Amino acid sequence: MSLTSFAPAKVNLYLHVTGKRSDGYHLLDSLAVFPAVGDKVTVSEAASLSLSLSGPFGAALEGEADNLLLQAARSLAQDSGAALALEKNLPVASGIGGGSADAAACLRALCKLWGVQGADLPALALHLGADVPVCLRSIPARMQGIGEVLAPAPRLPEFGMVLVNPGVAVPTPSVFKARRGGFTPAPMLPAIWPNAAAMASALKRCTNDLQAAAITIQPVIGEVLATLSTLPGVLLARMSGSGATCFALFATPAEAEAAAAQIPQESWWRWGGGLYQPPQTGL
Ligand SMILES: C[C@@](CO)(OP(=O)(O)O)[C@H](O)COP(=O)(O)OP(=O)(O)OC[C@H]1O[C@@H](n2ccc(N)nc2=O)[C@H](O)[C@@H]1O
Ligand SMILES: Nc1ncnc2c1ncn2[C@@H]1O[C@H](COP(=O)(O)OP(=O)(O)O)[C@@H](O)[C@H]1O
Repeated sequence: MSLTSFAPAKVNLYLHVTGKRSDGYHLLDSLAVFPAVGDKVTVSEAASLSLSLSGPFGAALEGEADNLLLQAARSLAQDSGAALALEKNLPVASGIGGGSADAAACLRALCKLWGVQGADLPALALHLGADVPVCLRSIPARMQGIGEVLAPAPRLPEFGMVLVNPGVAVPTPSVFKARRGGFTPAPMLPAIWPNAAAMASALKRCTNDLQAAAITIQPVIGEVLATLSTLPGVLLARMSGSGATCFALFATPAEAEAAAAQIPQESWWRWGGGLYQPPQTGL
């Protein structure tokens, strides 16, 4: 038997650093959404654990000593076998949680393949990375703590999103280290945003507190943001997570798709569309 689970990218519509824990981890407040672009994780019955890589960014993970997929499989069942296959469509170390999404998709698929019941998936997920718990369900959510405190997002209107990555990897720890300034309080969010313009104007009052630090490490992020800001119909342009991927919001997925095609820089990875709708199957 083989099962495939989609691992959508995670985009932080805002990201406030609200404090710091005694172990050095930063406390965050963020609204995470999941666009309909991502990796694909396929798990098949096998006697031992193995991983194969494909897709445009598969080669970037060839040298990875312990891929998050293997870590996820071992955390679920130490000695069970499975052939894992990862189609890597998302740029690596890019602030859109590709590795976290892969780990979460792997947990979902292996639970079904192995018939695992009663596992504490949120705890296993958090152990794999601060972003993995929110990726388990891959639906819009507010993240607090370091990512383990999840609450429903406001009801979101229809909107579109463009993602652009300039092809530079930005390691998350370096960005947190380079960050200057104090802490930003968590914003008050409404229960519902009636339309994309209202959502964007509320999000403009929020920030990504890692953006300035990421730009000092990779100044090209500033160029990406400037390019996104000039696209016709753009409502908001901002960096996601610890970068370098940036996003722009539009009134509809079709507008975003058309805007993505207009990005002049051919060497940048780009995508435009709407949000991901998880399947009823739980995969
Ligand atoms: C910044 C965020 C926002 O969603 O996204 P990405 O940029 O990774 O997509 C996440 O919090 C990233 O979570 P995750 O990618 O799981 O981070 P980890 O690998 O667990 O952490 C890498 C390192 O970053 C620092 N770190 C990470 C998260 C956090 N809340 N505080 C931190 O100080 C720590 O030094 C940690 O050792
Ligand atoms: N399946 C995976 N996909 C991406 N990165 C992985 C994976 N497994 C391990 N990693 C490691 O995790 C690091 C962070 O990757 P990623 O999740 O893409 O970053 P981000 O959360 O910033 O988007 C990578 O630099 C890589 O070393």
